[in-house]
Amino acid sequence: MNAPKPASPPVLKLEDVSRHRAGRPAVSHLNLSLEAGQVLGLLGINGAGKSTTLAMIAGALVPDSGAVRLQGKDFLEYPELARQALGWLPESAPTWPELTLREHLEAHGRLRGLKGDNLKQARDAVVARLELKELERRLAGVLSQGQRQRLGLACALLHRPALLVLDEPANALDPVQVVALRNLLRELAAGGTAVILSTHQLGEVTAVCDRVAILHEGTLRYDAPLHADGHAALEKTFFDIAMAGRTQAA
Ligand SMILES: Nc1ncnc2c1ncn2[C@@H]1O[C@H](COP(=O)(O)OP(=O)(O)OP(=O)(O)O)[C@@H](O)[C@H]1O
Repeated sequence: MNAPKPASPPVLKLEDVSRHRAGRPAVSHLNLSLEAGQVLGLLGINGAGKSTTLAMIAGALVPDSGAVRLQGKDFLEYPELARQALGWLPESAPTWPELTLREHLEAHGRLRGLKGDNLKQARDAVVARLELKELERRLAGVLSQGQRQRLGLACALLHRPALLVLDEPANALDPVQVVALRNLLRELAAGGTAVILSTHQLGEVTAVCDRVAILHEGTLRYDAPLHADGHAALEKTFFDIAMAGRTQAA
């Protein structure tokens, strides 16, 4: 008799993760997991701990305690896995002004272990999918803010990561690009990519996410599938959490 196949671990698992910043708790005892093909919207008011959480997921900040597991492995112990499995677009996409868009993609590809024809194919595929051909030979220093954001997204996607971590990805994008981003994220999710997306736009969450998590004062206050009644229900939940404990102005 064949033994049952063990279930594969979630793409991402945060286990009791905490982190202080400037001596104060920024994220406390956070537990969260994400399966392949899920798109999770991470919400919270300013200072709630969203960027700190994403930076820990991306390995840019080390938790004070707890573990971040990628595909079941603590990636502090497996940095190579993190390089392969994770794509990260931070709040402002880091770029080198004196390199072209194409050079950025090549540098990112090499950092992720791509080379030769594999690198060229990955570069050309992401340029085509994100419609960046016209910008390919431009210096990053002369790109508009929205164009730089698309460059950052292309760098995060280049190596086809299992987990895509996006911090306010629609920032500076025009309405056409916002819709293109939504379509792209749904397409990636349908292909099995897990996406975690921090945003202040509730409409972005209802448009692309299938689950929503709300952080408040560094703790997870809500984690559930998106309601069928969408925007209004989400707005109420968000405001109930954001306003709890606040005294009304006289
Ligand atoms: N570089 C830093 N140094 C010190 N404290 C920081 C730093 N970055 C963030 N913090 C603090 O950590 C806490 C969480 O901040 P974080 O940036 O994670 O929140 P956020 O939810 O992403 O906020 P926003 O929506 O404004 O981007 C806040 O109290 C913030 O002041």
